[in-house]
This record gives sequence, C-alpha cells and structure tokens, in this order.
Amino acid sequence: MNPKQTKPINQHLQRLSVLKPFRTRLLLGIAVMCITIVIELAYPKALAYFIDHLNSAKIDSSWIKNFAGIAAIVLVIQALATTLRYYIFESTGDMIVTTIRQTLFSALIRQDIAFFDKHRVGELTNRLASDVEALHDTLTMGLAISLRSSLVFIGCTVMLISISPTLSLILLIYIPLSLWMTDWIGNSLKTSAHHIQEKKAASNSVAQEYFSNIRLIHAFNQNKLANDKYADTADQALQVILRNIRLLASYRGLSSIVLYLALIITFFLAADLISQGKLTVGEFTSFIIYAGMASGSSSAISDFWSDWMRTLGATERVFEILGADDAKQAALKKNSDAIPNDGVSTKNSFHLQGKIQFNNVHFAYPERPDTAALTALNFEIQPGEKIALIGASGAGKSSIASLLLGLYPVNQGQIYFDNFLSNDSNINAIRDHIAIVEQEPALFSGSIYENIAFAIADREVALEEVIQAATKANAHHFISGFPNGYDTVVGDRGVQLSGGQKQRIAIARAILRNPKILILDEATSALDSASEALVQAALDELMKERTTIIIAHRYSTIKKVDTVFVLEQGHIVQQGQHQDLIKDSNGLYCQLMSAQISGNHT
Ligand SMILES: Nc1ncnc2c1ncn2[C@@H]1O[C@H](COP(=O)(O)OP(=O)(O)OP(=O)(O)O)[C@@H](O)[C@H]1O
Repeated sequence: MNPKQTKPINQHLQRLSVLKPFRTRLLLGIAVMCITIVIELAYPKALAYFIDHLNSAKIDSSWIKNFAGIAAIVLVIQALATTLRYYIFESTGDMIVTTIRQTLFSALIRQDIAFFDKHRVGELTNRLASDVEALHDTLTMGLAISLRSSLVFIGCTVMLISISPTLSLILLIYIPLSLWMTDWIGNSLKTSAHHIQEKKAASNSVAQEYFSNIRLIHAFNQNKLANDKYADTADQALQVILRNIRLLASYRGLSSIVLYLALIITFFLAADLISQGKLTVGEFTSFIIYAGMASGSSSAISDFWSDWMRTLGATERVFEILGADDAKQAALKKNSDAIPNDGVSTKNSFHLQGKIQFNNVHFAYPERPDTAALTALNFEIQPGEKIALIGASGAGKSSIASLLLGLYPVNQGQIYFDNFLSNDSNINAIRDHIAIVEQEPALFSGSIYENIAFAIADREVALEEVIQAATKANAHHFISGFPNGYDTVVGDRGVQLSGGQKQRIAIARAILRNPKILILDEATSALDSASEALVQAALDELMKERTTIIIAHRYSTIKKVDTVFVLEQGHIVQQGQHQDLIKDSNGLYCQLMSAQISGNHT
C-alpha cells in the first residue's frame, strides 16, 4: 500500500465524513445548542436594560418580580438545553469513536500479510486505541463548541456594532490578527501531532514485543535491555511532546498579550465616548460583557482549530489505512470473479477437486523485493495426491505454503486451483477448502472448544463435532482429563498447554475443517512416539482423497508420499518418488537424506 496514493485530497472533509451516519443526532444537538446561544446572547442585553431601568425609573417591585420570574424560566430552559446538548454530543462522540475503531479493525484484519511484516503489533494496537481516541473530543464536543462559539461570536459582533460602531473598530484589527496566529499554530501542531503519534506507537510496540516474549526476557536475564529500550523510546516520545508543549505555551502567551492590548485600548476609547455622552454606563457594561464573550468564543474557536489540526496529524495513519481499504474493497467489487470474496464462507456453493498448478511462479517478499524466495517454479499436484517439500532451511518450503494460502501476491506466473486462477477476488473462497497445521500451532487465548471450532467460520459448531475431531486427533483423552474439559482456557497463545497438546488441537482443527487441500508443516514432530502413531493414523485417514502438501524433513513421512519436490534456493532441483530419487547418489535428495540419517544416529 502506498499511503501517498491514497492521501485524501481534502483531509478536513474526510474526517468530517465520519459524522454522516450520526447527522440526525448532531442536528438535534445543534438545535438545542441554538437555544442556549440565544439565551446567552440575551443575558448582557437584559443586564443593560436592568441597569439603565434602575438608573432612570423609580424602583417598581412588580417590575422587578416580573423580571425575576422571566429570568428564572429562562434559566430552567437554559439548564435543560445544556444538559441535553452535553449528552447528545458526548454520547455521539463515543459512538463515532467506536464505529471508527470497528471499521479500522476490519480494515486492519483484511490487510495483506506483507502489511503485518512491516508494521509491529504494538503499533497497530496503538492506532486502534490512542489515534482513534484523538477524534473523540474534536469531532463532537469540540466541533459543537466551536460551532456554538462561532455563532456566539457572530451574535456578539452584531451586538457590539449595534452598541458602539466606534469601539467595535478595534475588532477589525484584533480578529484578523488572532485568526492569523491560530492558523500558524494549527499547521505547526498538525505536523508535531503526527510525529507524537508515530513515537508513541513505536514505544507501545516495544512494550508489546517484550511482554509477548516475557519468558525469553526472564530466561536470558534481559530485564535491563527491555527497560533501556522502552525508556529510550518513551523518552523520544516525550521529547516530541515537550517540543509541542513549548510551541503551544508561546502561542498562548502571545495571544493573551494581543487580547489585553485590545482591551486596554477599548477602555481608553470608551472613557472618552462616555464623557462625550455618546455611550451610557449600561451600554458600556454590556459592551464589555459582549466583548468578553466574543473574545472567549474566538479563543474557543482557535483552541478548537489547534485541536483539530492536531487531530488531523494524529489520525493521518488511521485514515490512510481506511482510505486504502476502501479503495481495495471497491476494486475487488469491480473485478469480482465468479467466486465471491466477502469473507463469508462459500464452501457449500463453490467446489474444488483439489488440483494445484504452479505456472512459472517467481516470488520475492515485499520487504525484500531484491531477494528471490522462489524462482521459476513449475509443478502440478493432482487431486488427492500427496507431495512432500524438502530442502535445507531457507530453501522456500514455507514460502510455497504462504503462496498457496494467498498470503502474498506472486511477482510473476500463476497459481491455479482446479481451473481457477488464484487472485484477490477468489482467495477467500479457495481458502475455505484449505487447512493448515503449522509446526508451532497458533492458538487463541479462549477455550479448547473455541480453538478447535475456529476451523469453521460460517456456522455454530456443535460440541459433538469438536469432540469427534479431537478424538480422531488423539486429543480427546487429555482434554477430558482437564477439570473444565473443552471449556479449559488455554492461556495467551496456548501457553498453558504442552507443545504436543497444542499440536493435537491444531490437528483436530484441521480435521474439523474437512478440507480438499491440506498443508502439514511437520505436524507430528512434537508428539511422543505413542501418540504420534495414533495421530499419524488419524492424519493418514484425513489425507485420504485430499491433496496434501507436507513440509517434511523426516524420512518416515517422505517415504509415504506420491511425489517429493526437492527445493534449493527457491527452485525445484529434483522431483519424483523416494525410491527413484535415492538412486541418484549425487543429487541433493540423497545428501539431505544421508544428513538426516547420520543425524538420527548421533
Ligand atoms: N516474511 C518474510 N519476509 C522476508 N523474507 C522472508 C520472510 N519469510 C521468509 N523469508 C526469506 O525467504 C526465504 C525462504 O524462506 P522459507 O521460510 O520459505 O524457507 P523454508 O524452506 O521454509 O525454511 P525452514 O525450513 O527453515 O522453515 C529465506 O531466505 C527467508 O529468509
């Protein structure tokens, strides 16, 4: 993804577009807010009226009572409207933030694996948490306050001009000056906010990485290294934040000088006007209150503007991701193949026999575009055929599995499943027919039931089905030995289980998936020999009539498959049955086998 390509033309409108679904609530909030503004604007006028009435007429108790009565009613309306306004804007703020978080999470989870190779987990969780939070205050309360302040400002300006056009002239200098200052600070804050979020995300990702490798940290006594690294990244974030605070503090100082200068000039001018009889004391009192309200509103607007610019900077990455995802989804919709790709299982409506064909496939990882991981790969696997991929470490075995799962796009060539060319728009449907058992099985922190039932995405899985799969994978015995059985929580990434137990759960998951294509990455290596035999039997049963790709090192596995592909530096150097390959004593296969046999003997 190139962020520059997806950069919005108008960032302001893009941010505001998230308000759209909430427009009814927001319009209601604005209506209520207008009531409070009208009342606020009426206060000083009423005060001037009150003061000048006291000065000019005899004190009439019924007039005062009426005045107090009306004031009390207005106050109650004001209180109710303020409560409602606060509730509407605050709650809408949280709704918006939650919606954006959900949308961002779906956009992130849909990203290509290459994206996750590039971005660290801590950084991404930071985007979800603090970057999105930045929108909360500015988008609702901030926007509402600034809208209210703008209306109050306009109302006050009208009032000020109507009271004394001469005094109001000062505004002509004050307003443009403060607007210019606001714009200047806003742009600086936007840039620094972007840097702050980047630094915070980097710091979070360091913490996350060390927490997730906590056993390693303790085992190698590396607490100090972890502390130093985290302290360093947190310090870097602090430095950027401090620079930002210094900028903001200078701005506040400068704008208060400008404001007080304007006030002093106003007082001198007003004294002159009152002495000439062109202004009453009541009018001057209300003028000062309106001027105070106008300056309060203008600083609220400028505060909002600086917050808004900061939010634009802080959420730049979030909206880049959302923009790129929208573009990708739109492109997918446009190019959609015969097979739908909406993330919903299509297993029942789309059938595969299980034939696989690699047609001159070249592949380099996006993070290392200049180093080929696979070159000119050509092979065909017939439905139900079992093949083994063997080769030295780094030869490209796992890369082939990744390409089968469509985790990365190929640089050149094609991969076909039956007669379907694997591509972005049909890969979800194809994946529905593939199951993988990894060397280090990935488990979630939920229960054993949830981890096995994870195999099926489109429906609720009955406990009996899970038990059946676990029984075939020789896992039922140990699972039922736990006090909570299938409800046993396995801990973060399955930390509360042994390696062999984790692997059997992963096998049960694959059995439950009932796929046409199986990818096994040395699936039985962590089992003891007794359970290995049982699981191997279950796997043999499972492999029947299914295309199976085994990333294998072990002699016993290799002997059983129909074809062995021997890989060296990303391409196939030998291919055939074990008994034929072994005859070529100069071949890589023979070398790998003899290395393994001598390894087993030592
Ligand atoms: N995510 C990645 N980003 C960049 N390069 C990668 C990535 N994963 C693997 N590689 C590189 O691609 C090449 C092939 O790796 P691959 O994992 O396919 O080898 P392998 O045969 O499965 O090795 P092993 O038996 O050790 O698992 C290696 O040079 C490896 O360093």
